[in-house]
Amino acid sequence: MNVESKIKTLTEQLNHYAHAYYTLDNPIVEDAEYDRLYRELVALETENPNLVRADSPTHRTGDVVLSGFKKYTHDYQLYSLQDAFSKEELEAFDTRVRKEIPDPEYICELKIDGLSLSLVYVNGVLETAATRGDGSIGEDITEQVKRIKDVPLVLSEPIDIVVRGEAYLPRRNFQKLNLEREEEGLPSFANPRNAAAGTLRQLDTKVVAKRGLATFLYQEASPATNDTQEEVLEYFEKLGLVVNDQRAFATDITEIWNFIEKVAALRDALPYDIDGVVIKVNQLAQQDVLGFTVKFPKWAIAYKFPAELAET
Ligand SMILES: NC(=O)c1cnc(N)c2cc(Br)sc12
Repeated sequence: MNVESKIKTLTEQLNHYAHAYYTLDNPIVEDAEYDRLYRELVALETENPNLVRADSPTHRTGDVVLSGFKKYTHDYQLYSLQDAFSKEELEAFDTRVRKEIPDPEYICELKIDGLSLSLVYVNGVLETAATRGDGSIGEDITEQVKRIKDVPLVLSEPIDIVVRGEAYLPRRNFQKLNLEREEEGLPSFANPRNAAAGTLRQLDTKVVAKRGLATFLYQEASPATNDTQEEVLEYFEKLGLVVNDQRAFATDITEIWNFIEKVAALRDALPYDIDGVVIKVNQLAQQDVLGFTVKFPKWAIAYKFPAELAET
């Protein structure tokens, strides 16, 4: 096997193992075996820098210390969601929707308490990752996001797509981080969201790699290639993006409220923080019919849980 084929095989093998470990949470090799193959790849890439592939896992390490954050103008506006704090507000939302969509089907998803991020893939390769900013202009955090191990550097298909999601710090990594900071005499982070935000603002990317951020992707920002939000989420998983597995369908407020109560009961047992449930009209064509107000999409609403007691 020539060097180029060897590098291709090693890269694919390591990415397959990393996808199983970080995205599917289902390790299929021992760490020692992964490390042995990784060292073999680093050696071959060092001898043949011109053969390093865009999807090489070695892009996720290496100590890049940036001097600051470049601004990034989003091609697609990142909107916010209107909030609801009661069942009555959800009923008002449903009434407004029914004025234009007589019998809507809703999809309900968890509202992840992290940091919004936009991922721009060109020909299937991660080109830019950026924060939401004011919705139009964010900050380029590409090098930082490359250190989030469940973010694919290359999708399973060579497509151009802009996806939106949330970067978050799993609770176990949050507790581990605060223990380390306590031992170093540093102030602890108040909650996983602040820790995630602080981590993505690190200019030393080695720090990002160490902290163990993760993602959930939930929105196709570029023109839709699917008919429903459910199909978007299934498509994202096929591409190699991480999608949250908790979701439900509803045709009325009673079913929506049942899901909200189910999520409220399992919230504390989740390995990540959530601050509510997002309810969306599932048919993308119906989302287009409803459109946007000046600030929010008219086809979605975020039910917010009462604030949890401060993280202990
Ligand atoms: N599932 C979703 O759509 C979702 C989850 N978590 C979030 N923090 C947000 C924010 C917007 Br805006 S949508 C959304």
